[in-house]
Amino acid sequence: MLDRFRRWACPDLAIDLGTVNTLVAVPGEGIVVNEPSVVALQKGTRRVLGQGTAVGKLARQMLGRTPDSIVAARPLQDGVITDFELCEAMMRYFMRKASRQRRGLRPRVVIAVPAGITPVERRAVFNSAERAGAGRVYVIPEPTAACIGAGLPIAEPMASMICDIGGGTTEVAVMSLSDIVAGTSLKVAGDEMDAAIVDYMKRHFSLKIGMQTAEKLKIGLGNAYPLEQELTHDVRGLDTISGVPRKAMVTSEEIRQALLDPLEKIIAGVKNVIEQCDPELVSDLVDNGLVLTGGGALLRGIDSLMNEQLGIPVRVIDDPLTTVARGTAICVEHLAKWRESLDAGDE
Ligand SMILES: Nc1ncnc2c1ncn2[C@@H]1O[C@H](COP(=O)(O)OP(=O)(O)OP(=O)(O)O)[C@@H](O)[C@H]1O
Repeated sequence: MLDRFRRWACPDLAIDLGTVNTLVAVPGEGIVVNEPSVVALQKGTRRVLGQGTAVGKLARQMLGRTPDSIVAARPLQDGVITDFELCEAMMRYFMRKASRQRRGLRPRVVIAVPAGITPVERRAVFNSAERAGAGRVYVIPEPTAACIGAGLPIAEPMASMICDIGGGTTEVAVMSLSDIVAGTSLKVAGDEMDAAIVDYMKRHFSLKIGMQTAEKLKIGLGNAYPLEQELTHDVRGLDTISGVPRKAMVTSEEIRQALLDPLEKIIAGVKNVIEQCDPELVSDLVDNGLVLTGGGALLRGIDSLMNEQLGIPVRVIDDPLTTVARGTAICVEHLAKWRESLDAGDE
C-alpha cells in the first residue's frame, strides 16, 4: 500500500542515458522524455543557459551554430560520462521533466549503461544520478535492457543475440538463462559513421562539412547494401582548396563507400562474439539469428549486409531507437523481481 502511494507520488524512472539521445520512461505512461544528450553553456563558465533549461532539443539546435559566447556540449562520449557536472545538470532537467516529483521525494531510477563500463565510469553514473535528485539507483547493462525491450526469450536455456548500434558504442551480446554469455562493447557506432562521411567528403570532394551535415547525409542517403533505386542529395560545405562555400551532389553509392570501414569494424566485432560462444549456442544462433537495435539499425540494408557476411538470419526490431528504454522500463515496472539481479552500486 505504502509502495503504491510512493509510486503514485513519485514514479520510478527508467533512463536510457545515451551518447546521442537520452530517453526516460515511466511505468504505465511509456516514454515521457526523448531528447538529445546536449547541454548549452555560457562560454568560460559551467552555467547551463536558461537557468538550467538549455538542455536537450533546445541545446542541440545550438550545436555547431552557437555564437562565440555560447557552447553546446555533450556530457557523454562513447557511452560513458566524460563531463560529470554537465551530466548531472542534464539528468536533473530530464528527471524533473519526467516525474511529478514532490518536495523531499526522490524517484527510484534504473539506468541502462554499456556492458563494458569500468568501475570508475559506473561510479560516475551512480554519483551523477544521485546528485541530480534520484533516490535508490540501479544500473542495467544496455544489451540486457535491449534484449528485454526486443522481447527476446533471454530466460530460456538458448542463445539470444543482440547488436545495439548507438551513437557512441555498439553493444553486442549473446544471452542465455538471463545472463550475458559472450559480448563486446565497441567504440564504433553512429558518431564514427558521421566522422567517416566528413572524412570521405574531404578526400573525394575537397569539401569540408560539419558532423551534423554528415549525420543528415547518413540518415537521408546512408546505406550498407545496394539499393533498388540509388539516391542523390545536395550537400553544402567549404571548398578546402578555394576556401569559399560550395554545393556538391552526393550519391548513395558514395555514402555506402564512406561507411565501409565502420561497418566492417562492427561486423568483425559481431563475428568475434559468435566465436566466443560454445558450439551449442552457435547452433541456436543459426535458427534464432541476430536482432539489430539502436539508431544505427535504421541504416538502410544493414540487415542484408550482416546476413550476407555472418550467414545467420538478421532482423531489425521495430522502433529500434526506443528498445533500451522500453526494456529498462519493464525492469522498473517489475523492480521487486529484477532488483536482485540489478547492480545497486553497493561495493
Ligand atoms: N535512419 C538512420 N540511419 C542511420 N543512423 C541513424 C538513423 N537514425 C538515427 N541514426 C543514428 O543513431 C544514433 C543514435 O542512436 P541511439 O539513440 O540508439 O544512440 P545512443 O543511445 O544515444 O548512443 P549510445 O548507446 O552509444 O550511448 C545516431 O548516431 C544517429 O545518427
